[in-house]
Amino acid sequence: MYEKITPPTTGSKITFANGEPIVPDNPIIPFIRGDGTGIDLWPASQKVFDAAVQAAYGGKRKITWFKIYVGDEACEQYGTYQYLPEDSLEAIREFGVAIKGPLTTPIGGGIRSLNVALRQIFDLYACVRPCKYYTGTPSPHRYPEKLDVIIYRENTEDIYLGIEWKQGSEIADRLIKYLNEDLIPSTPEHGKKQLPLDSGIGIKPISKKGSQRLVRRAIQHALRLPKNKQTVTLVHKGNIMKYTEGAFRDWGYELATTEFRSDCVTERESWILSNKEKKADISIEENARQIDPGYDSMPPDKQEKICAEVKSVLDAIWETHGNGKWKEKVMVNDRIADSIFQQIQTRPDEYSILATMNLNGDYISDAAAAIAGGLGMAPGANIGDSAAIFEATHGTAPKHAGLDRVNPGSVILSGVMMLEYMGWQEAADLIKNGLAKAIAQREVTYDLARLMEPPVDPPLKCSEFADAIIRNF
Ligand SMILES: NC(=O)C1=CN([C@@H]2O[C@H](COP(=O)(O)OP(=O)(O)OC[C@H]3O[C@@H](n4cnc5c(N)ncnc54)[C@H](OP(=O)(O)O)[C@@H]3O)[C@@H](O)[C@H]2O)C=CC1
Ligand SMILES: O=C(O)CCC(=O)C(=O)O
Ligand SMILES: [Mg+2]
Repeated sequence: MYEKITPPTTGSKITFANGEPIVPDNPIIPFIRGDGTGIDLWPASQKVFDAAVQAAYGGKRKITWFKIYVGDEACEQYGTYQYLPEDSLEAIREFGVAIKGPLTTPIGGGIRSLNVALRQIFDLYACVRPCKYYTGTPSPHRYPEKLDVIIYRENTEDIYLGIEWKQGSEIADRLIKYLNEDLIPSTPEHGKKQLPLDSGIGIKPISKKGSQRLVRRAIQHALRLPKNKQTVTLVHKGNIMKYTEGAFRDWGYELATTEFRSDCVTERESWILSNKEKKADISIEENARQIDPGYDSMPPDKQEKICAEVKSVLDAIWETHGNGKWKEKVMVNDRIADSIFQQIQTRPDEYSILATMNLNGDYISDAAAAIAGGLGMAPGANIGDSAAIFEATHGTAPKHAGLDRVNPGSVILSGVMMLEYMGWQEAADLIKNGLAKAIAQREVTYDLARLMEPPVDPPLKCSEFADAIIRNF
């Protein structure tokens, strides 16, 4: 029962089975216009989606849009502080797939992120952010075309969950006292560490279930990619945060080598197998020495552990993965988070899917977007097992709001992801084609125009770029 909105009377619901959408030819799709530049981005984007669906299916398929309210618009409709009305949640619950513009989150005190709240409420645990270069897009990078990565960001956990206490609050003080006087002293590995008494405290939960369901989707995606892109890199800072980020890595490998055993090889396994391929009678110890260069200076118990690892890998998968068969499998490796920021710049073509936790994924998706043409070209999807919400990587860019100026490419490409998710590939392809051709003809908005050589002046408006895409279908 809705209070202030009424669902369209024509159109049908998208339903879900086994985590995948079942899409009728006339789905009803709720949309949130968004704050700030949402006012410019949404109308331009909707025009492109409708034109593409019409051009691809000639009326056989059609999206019926259902306007719902979140953020500033919701407060106008529902009253002060009614940022996330129950009506809007009910619409997403009922219709399953939605698309949104950006929503403002004040820094420090005040409301918590509506974007994060939507991901948590609908358990949209996989934030998928592809960063791919369109020819002609200006980039600060010399070889941006080498970057073609898809970030799989865990979307419901981590410090991003927002469970934290303000410095000086009663709970923060109690928690610090409990940690300093009880928990830390009874954990020998923490030695004499103590938390400063004037700290704010945030909690960083990383669960096995949360990590593995994210990595599962990442591996399933890798299996749909061309062979040369079948790599999943677990990105973590596990050297420092062993029981959270380190555990994410371990649980990722565990999933790859159990549930996806026949489809995956880990990087370390590939070294062990290829050592034996190069020298059929290589001893276990020699193989161990080659995979761990520090082997000879290790204590005996560590050496034994590595030898046991080599033996167990050969016993378990030599038959199925040896003699080069591992080269046909999804390669699962891991990289430390800070190093991946430089790796995507120095060796971008070595990476394909980057699976990581919430905060790392937030940072890395903006950084990768910069290489591929900036935030104006960076789409995203938040996927769960019974709902999905599509949204750009960027925020509300308030200084540009209402000027019909920003690049709608990000929201339009988020819609392309939505159409692909729905199985409407023909409409998605028309849009990608139109966008690529418009950019190649230097028909671009300010963000790309200012970086082009020579600069494009005047740039297209947001609405004009949408028209250029449609013209170029
Ligand atoms: N999912 C969401 O809804 C998100 C919401 N936010 C929220 O958005 C608000 C503003 O955040 P802010 O830090 O300014 O980050 P934004 O991502 O909103 O904007 C930062 C800069 O990115 C560029 N940019 C963003 N969108 C576009 C576009 N469509 N076309 C071209 N360039 C673009 C602009 O750069 P320039 O001016 O240099 O051209 C802009 O100033 C905050 O409240 C934040 O919490 C942030 C991220 C995601
Ligand atoms: O919700 C917000 O305000 C910021 C979220 C964000 O930056 C992101 O999800 O990439
Ligand atoms: Mg972000």
